[in-house]
Parts: sequence; C-alpha cells; structure tokens
Amino acid sequence: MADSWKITGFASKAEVQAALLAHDEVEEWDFDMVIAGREVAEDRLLEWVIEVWLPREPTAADKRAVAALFADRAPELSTEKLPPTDWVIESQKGVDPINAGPFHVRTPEHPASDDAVNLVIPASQAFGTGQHATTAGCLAMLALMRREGVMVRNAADIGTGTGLLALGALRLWPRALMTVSDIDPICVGVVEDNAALNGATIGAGRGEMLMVVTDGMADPVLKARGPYDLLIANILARPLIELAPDFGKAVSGGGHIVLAGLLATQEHAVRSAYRRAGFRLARRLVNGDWSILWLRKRR
Ligand SMILES: C[S@@+](CC[C@H](N)C(=O)[O-])C[C@H]1O[C@@H](n2cnc3c(N)ncnc32)[C@H](O)[C@@H]1O
Repeated sequence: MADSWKITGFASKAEVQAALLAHDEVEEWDFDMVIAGREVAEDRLLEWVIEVWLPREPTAADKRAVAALFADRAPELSTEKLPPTDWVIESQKGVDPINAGPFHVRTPEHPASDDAVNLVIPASQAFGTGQHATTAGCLAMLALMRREGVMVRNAADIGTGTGLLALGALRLWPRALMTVSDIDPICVGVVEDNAALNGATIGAGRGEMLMVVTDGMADPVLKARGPYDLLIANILARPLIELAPDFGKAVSGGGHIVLAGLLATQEHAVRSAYRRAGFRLARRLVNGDWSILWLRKRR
C-alpha cells in the first residue's frame, strides 16, 4: 500500500463536467480523479469539488495540470497527504445495495432480497460494484433486452472488472457461452471469486465464464470464441471509439452490443463510430450524466 496525496479545489458544475471530459481526452493523464458534490452544512448549499488523487507527492507540474482543469480562474487548491490505505477496497466498504431492473446487487454483509435477482459482489480492487451509474445502467439495459425477447447464445463482456455484468447476463441467459476480459490482470482472481460467490462456474462451456486478460479484442481466444451475439463494453468513450472496428467484426449480423462509460456529451462521437462499424441504435438510457447504448449490427 503506497502513500497517496489528494489535491482538492472547489469548482462550478460546468468545470466539473469539463474536467471529466479532459480526463477522458488526455491520454498521458496518470491521476485518479474523483468528482464530488459536497453539501455545506449551514445553508445546505450543494457545492462541487474536483478531487485528484496521486500516487506521489504532487510536483509543480502536477499542480499546474490540476489547476488547468479550472476554466479561467486561478483555483484555490489544497493538498493533503493521505494515510496508507487501499483506497479501492476502502471506497467499496459499507456501500449500500443497489437495485437495477430485476437485480439486487449487494455485498455479502447485506441480506438477500427475496423478490429480486441477487448478485453478490464484495469489495475488491476491481471496478464494478453496481454503484456507478454506468454499471447500474448496463444491468438495466440487459434486463430490458431480455424483456424485449432478445435471445443470447454467445456473449462477451469486455472490461469486465468484477465480472458483475457477465454474472447478470448469465442470470438472464443461463445457457449462454460467456467470455469475459479485462486489460487488468488483477480482475482474474476477483472474477473467479465472484463467480464462486454467485454460483457460476469458470469454464468454456454453456453457462460458464471464461476469462482472458487482454486489451480490447486482441487475444486470439477472445477472437476465436466469436462471433458474439451479445457484446458488453463499459469502458470509456475514447477506447470505445477506437475499438469500434474490432467490435464490428466480433459481433454477428443481427447481434447486439451494449456500450457504456460515455458521458451524454460524448454520445454523438461514439454513435458515429459505431454507425461506421455497421451498428444502428436500438435503445438508449441516460443515468445521471452517462449514456448507455444498445446497438444492433446490421445483417
Ligand atoms: C468502468 S470499468 C467497468 C467494469 C464493469 N464491467 C462494470 O460495468 O462495472 C472499466 C473496465 O475496463 C477495463 N478496461 C479499460 N480499457 C480496456 C481495454 N482497452 N480492454 C479491456 N479492458 C479495458 C478496466 O481495467 C476496467 O476494469
């Protein structure tokens, strides 16, 4: 567990949104940025802060990069050294269960819901507890697809994180082949643990989950198991646009793709890239600032 630092500055909502976009656009950015709304106790005013977390003591260049996130004014920034903590696990502890479509996503500490499809996801270093609007939106979109009569035999979840979306999809389509992938090898153990917790089996057969570590569609196993009739990708707008041609090849004619990780303001660019790759829009959901797209490949 390394030391970490946090730089905080109050911002307008417009600055917060611009900062989110900048974060997505700047490739060499190596900070974790948290955008938070803060309630000031006395007058219940909602203020926004930009919090930037760094794995090192901020240099002058780091501070300039953070200051550049604030439009036309010199922001007042405060810098704080944080105690050594595993922040990913810490941030996931004690989170409340969420409901999305028929799903109830909870940690093992919370009781099961009798009238929902329970998915158990403990705190881990991988992304995907259901708390984020994009994850919850994808679960709701998958449930909508099932309600609309979509049948899935061969699916892949790219950027699976905790494996939550794949586990949800397997509840909706229990006989499907399911390949999951992530660029981050830490997800392998997390996916295995979460599969076991949710009664799923790791394997290459129907109703099982096969995990590969790869960037996008690069892995030969991921390619060989296609074409997919459902591909799920909750990543970010930039990689989604870059991956559009590969995803276009990986999805069968008439097949489906669910995309998330794009802000509503980035939807146009993502939809254009996927139109060029042979997809048309079937449905869209908006959850907070985020868009979740269901697209269908032309036959
Ligand atoms: C926003 S998280 C989504 C996790 C989970 N699917 C969910 O919906 O909560 C994005 C995940 O995509 C992975 N990722 C980012 N870029 C990727 C790429 N080019 N190929 C595969 N995975 C990628 C990240 O490591 C991360 O686990």
